[in-house]
Amino acid sequence: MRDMELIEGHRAITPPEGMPVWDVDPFDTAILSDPEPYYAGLRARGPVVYIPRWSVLALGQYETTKAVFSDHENFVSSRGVGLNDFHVGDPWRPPSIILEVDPPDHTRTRRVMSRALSPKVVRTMAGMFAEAAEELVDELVARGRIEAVEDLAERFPITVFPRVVGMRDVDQRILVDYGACVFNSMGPDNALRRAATARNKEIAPWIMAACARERLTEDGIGAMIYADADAGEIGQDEAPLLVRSLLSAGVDTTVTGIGNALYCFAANPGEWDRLRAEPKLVRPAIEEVLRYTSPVHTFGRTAGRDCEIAGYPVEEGTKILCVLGAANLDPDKWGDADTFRIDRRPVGHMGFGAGIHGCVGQNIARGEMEAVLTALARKVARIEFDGDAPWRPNNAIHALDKLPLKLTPA
Ligand code: HEM
Ligand SMILES: O=C(O)c1ccc(-n2ccnc2)cc1
Repeated sequence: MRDMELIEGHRAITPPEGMPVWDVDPFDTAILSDPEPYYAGLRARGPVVYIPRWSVLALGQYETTKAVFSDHENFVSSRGVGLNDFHVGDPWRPPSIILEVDPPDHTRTRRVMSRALSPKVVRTMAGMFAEAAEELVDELVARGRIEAVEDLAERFPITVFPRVVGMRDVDQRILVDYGACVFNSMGPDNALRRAATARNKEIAPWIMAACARERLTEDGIGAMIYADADAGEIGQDEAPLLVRSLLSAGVDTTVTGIGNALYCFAANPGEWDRLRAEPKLVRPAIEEVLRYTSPVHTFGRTAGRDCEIAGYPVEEGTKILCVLGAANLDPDKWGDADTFRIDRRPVGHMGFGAGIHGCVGQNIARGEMEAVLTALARKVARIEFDGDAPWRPNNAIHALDKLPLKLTPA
């Protein structure tokens, strides 16, 4: 066995001959708060770049990122989607039985989750989403000046998602904070991850308890997962872990999607006017928000065997950062990539990933964002910044920390 120099819970590698090397820290808070120069630098250096700071490969060009994200045979999820290699070090929590597994295990849990989150099931939520959005937007328009992260982006998902899951009693703050743990834990052991993991020690027991069958109502998607366990689709012990995945994934992601949408429209008032004039553009507008801001900005893979990327040999155990944020702004793919245009229809964007692990919650995410944007487009003539809107550094999520807005009623 080669001598195992470890870095961040995975084996350090020697970069392949001729591969560009860039001494940058992708998880530096300044970069996480303003990632676009890093994205451009990554794309400019080539399809694959070696980053010595964490001894990882990083992909920023669209074609290579999509290719690796779609190739689950060479680039596996079961060794972790962060920097830790589960073959080398212990995961921080029992691994996800959907996100952090490969076929055949993945196939069963994915089938159960897909059924619970199917377009048919999500369509039954549309009325509740619309009603909740209408009520919240009316309240906020009346107020006129809001802090849109707390007042809207966080409030809407923590109002509707626990109902979707069928959670009886919910500590809403914990749901948002748990998501921050999950996503910060996908990065290196930096201050962000340490702060998140410290919180996690108190949060995890509450989250696991909240996933128990008796804590769920009969009419939510949590109960659907337990029903599939009764039917033998998954083990009875797997059902609470799948519900945990819902709680890990279902809040911070949509909080970020909604917040980023409001940011995009405040920064591009002409696009807001366009959406108000043509409400049917709401669905393409959502895809453009996801392309333009990449709420989930980086996800990892591990080379499951000796293979290659863009002609370079890649040794088994190599960690690879798939930088979705960079791929979604690649001018070779999108042309005027830095322009936010709601009629672009960015088919193939990497906002929801690609391949067998592509986002299984995308229908719910779209449904929530559509409800909020539709209610706002009817009731708000103008969305304007009303102070600084700083981004909140997070190892995997690109979200705003604050978003003070002035809403002018229609
Ligand atoms: C704007 C909102 C969202 C974004 C941008 C997003 C993005 C993503 C991405 C990029 C992946 C691929 C991860 C990988 O390949 O390793 C993914 C997977 C996943 N998403 Fe989302 N997501 C969002 C919302 C949601 C919601 C609301 C749920 C649940 C209700 C959810 C559940 C999942 C699950 C369970 C997976 C793992 C699927 C698998 O491994 O087969 N996501 N998502
Ligand atoms: O199983 C988990 O813990 C888990 C599953 C999925 C996500 N996710 C990421 C983006 N959309 C969802 C996060 C955590």
